[in-house]
Amino acid sequence: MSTPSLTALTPAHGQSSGLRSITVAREDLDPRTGLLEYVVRDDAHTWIRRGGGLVGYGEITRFTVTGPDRFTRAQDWWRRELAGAEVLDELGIPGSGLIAFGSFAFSKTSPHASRLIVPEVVVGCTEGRSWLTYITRDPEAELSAAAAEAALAAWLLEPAADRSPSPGDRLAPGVLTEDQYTRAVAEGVEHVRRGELSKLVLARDIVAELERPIATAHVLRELAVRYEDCWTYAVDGLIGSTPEMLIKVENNTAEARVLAGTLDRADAPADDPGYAERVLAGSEKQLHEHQIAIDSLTETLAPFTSSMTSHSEPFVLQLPNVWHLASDVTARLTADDDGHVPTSLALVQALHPTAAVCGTPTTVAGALIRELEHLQRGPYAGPVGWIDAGGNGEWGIALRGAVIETPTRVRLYAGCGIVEGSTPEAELAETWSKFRPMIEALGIRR
Ligand SMILES: C=C(O[C@H]1C=CC=C(C(=O)O)[C@@H]1O)C(=O)O
Repeated sequence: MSTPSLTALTPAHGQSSGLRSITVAREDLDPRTGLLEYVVRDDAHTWIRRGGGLVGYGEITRFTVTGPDRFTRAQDWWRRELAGAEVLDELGIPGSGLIAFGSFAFSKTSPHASRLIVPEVVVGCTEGRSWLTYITRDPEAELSAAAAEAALAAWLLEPAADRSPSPGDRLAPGVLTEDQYTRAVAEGVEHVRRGELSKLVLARDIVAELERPIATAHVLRELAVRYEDCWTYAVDGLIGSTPEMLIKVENNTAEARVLAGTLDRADAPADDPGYAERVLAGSEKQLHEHQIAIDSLTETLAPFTSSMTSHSEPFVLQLPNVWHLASDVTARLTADDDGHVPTSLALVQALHPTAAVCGTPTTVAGALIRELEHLQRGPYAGPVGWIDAGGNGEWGIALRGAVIETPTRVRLYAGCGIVEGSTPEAELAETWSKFRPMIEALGIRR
């Protein structure tokens, strides 16, 4: 079977400061909670969907980078770290062994540092298999199941407290007021009408001001339980629950979930079961917006693949806050002459930014975002996820999330795809529906 091209770990036992790791199989997790029972520290790195995924603690090393080549530079760093690594991995499945969690800035011009972080301990779970990984740079450290369990136990000694919302917690405007945002959307629509581009995604922010420090683990558990079809993420202060999978690589298969087209469930009549199908899947405007997103993904992915499948029509994805038009794409990756397929980060480099978060054509949309949004997106709408030593990984798009700027100040982001038929008031309302997962998880009343 072809594997991504980072594999090649030559054990270097006894050599100095290279990464060393051991992964051991563990008993199955409680199916009722899955990995959630490990989301108990506010500083845990988290990637969870339906109880499975990865939870990491601590930090052995990190790489930070800015600029247009941030993905390739991060991958080069990861490759260098792996070249001298000693890896004992009795599972050998995607996500076991050495891994790095990552979050990347949306924009190639962003001053925000993209980062890969190698944790000390990882608890993983996928398709009924659970494992524990312990990572160290200490050449003398014992690599054993007992050492791994002891390292995990040390991280779990002091679980974070839950948090009940304080009455004084409040939402404050972000960089743009609501009026300024609707004016920006109106300008965006004008550009689309003039034929300069077919789709533009404009975002805005709001700020949660909390009376007491955010209880991140509690917020993440709330998100993961409510949004079980989404990927709940936490990487270095970036938190959220995204419904959109930019790219997942498992050996020689790549998968993506493309979303575009949104309907607020709060507006739905209670006694109309066909509402979403009719209003979302039956809307020319929404189908057009979705088609632009799916075309941009499949065209960019095609050169890396030997075959690709997706449904001919999008399906309606029901989340607690909204319905989306969604398409799942599965592709078989083409191997190079050495039998290696592209790594998950190489595909991220090619695919980001998609039409779902930037627009089409990308360069025109990117320039208009800079002109109209007045927002530093930072990691919002950038790739977030993890990569393993084989190059497998899962990279979602950091949506429906927030950046913890200080323990009591959390910035929430949401954006909307603007096409010719868009109206500024409807797009403003849509941003509120997309803020809702975070607002509710924080326990703030609007
Ligand atoms: C840009 C966001 O959502 C994107 C993903 C799904 C649907 C979208 C839409 O219908 O506009 C957006 O393109 C966001 O949540 O901030």
